[in-house]
Amino acid sequence: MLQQRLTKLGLPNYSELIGHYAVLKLIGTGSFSEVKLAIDLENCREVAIKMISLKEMQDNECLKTGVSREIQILEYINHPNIVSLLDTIETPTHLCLVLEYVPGGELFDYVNDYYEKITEDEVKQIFYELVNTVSYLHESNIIHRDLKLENILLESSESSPNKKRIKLTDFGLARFIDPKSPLLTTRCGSEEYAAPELISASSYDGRKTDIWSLGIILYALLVGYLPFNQEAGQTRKQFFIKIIKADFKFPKPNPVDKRGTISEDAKDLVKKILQTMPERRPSLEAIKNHPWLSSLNVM
Ligand SMILES: Nc1ncnc2c1ncn2[C@@H]1O[C@H](COP(=O)(O)OP(=O)(O)OP(=O)(O)O)[C@@H](O)[C@H]1O
Repeated sequence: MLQQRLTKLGLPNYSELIGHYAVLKLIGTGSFSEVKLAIDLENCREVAIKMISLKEMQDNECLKTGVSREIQILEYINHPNIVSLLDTIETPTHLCLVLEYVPGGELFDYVNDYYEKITEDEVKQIFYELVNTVSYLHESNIIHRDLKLENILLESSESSPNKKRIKLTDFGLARFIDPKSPLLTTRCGSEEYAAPELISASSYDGRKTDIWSLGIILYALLVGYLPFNQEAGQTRKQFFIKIIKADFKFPKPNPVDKRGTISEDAKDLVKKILQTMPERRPSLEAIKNHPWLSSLNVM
């Protein structure tokens, strides 16, 4: 009966069945998970199933806490620019998060592959959606703590449409905060996106560190690479000092650069966000009202 249904759907080659989801192939592997493309047999919709080993969760308390927070947060939120959690299933070996499938890949790969073709208007569109999404999270008293190009998926896979919708994912480090006492002490996230206070202070406000990460993302979208990266020959300490001092530069305009020069307004916004002192960083509202971003024609 099931086999007949699958054949009718043109899916005879599924590799396994998880509940009513027929798994087609592996999409990618994370530190603690495998993500597989599957078809929901109830409505023929594609889904992404993030599978986390139960054994691994048993041995790793942090992972267990992270996964349960991720589920709790994804069940609580509902936003068009955030990947939806559709279902959770436990198999004898894995906890499976059934997620909305986002086919366009990671913003990280998009920037690497198409940097020269991405216009500043497109950067503005992507960044505007991202700032709105993070505003929604912060208003819901949630901080993401792992905002980076790899965790922003794109809905469409064509190489140059100007209306690319983002989907924020990977809430494994996200958490609810109490806005009356927002300071946290657990350091997490990728070093390249880490705010100075995550390196040098004993506590931090996750809303301000999320805003710093937005500044890193904006720089990378404009320039094509990250402002802080541990370069060959640079020690970890030197790398951290650069972050602590917010010591970054924009590349000099190059006439052969196909992408063209970066506008002064865009540079100004990056400089305003990437400030060493967290309290000097603009609020999300102020970022939206900055001349560079507020000049966007919202589509
Ligand atoms: N909903 C989704 N739709 C399409 N692809 C997805 C989806 N969720 C994750 N992926 C892809 O699956 C791969 C693994 O994702 P996952 O979130 O498990 O790990 P990661 O973010 O790459 O690594 P880490 O767990 O170390 O942060 C990535 O390439 C990611 O782009």
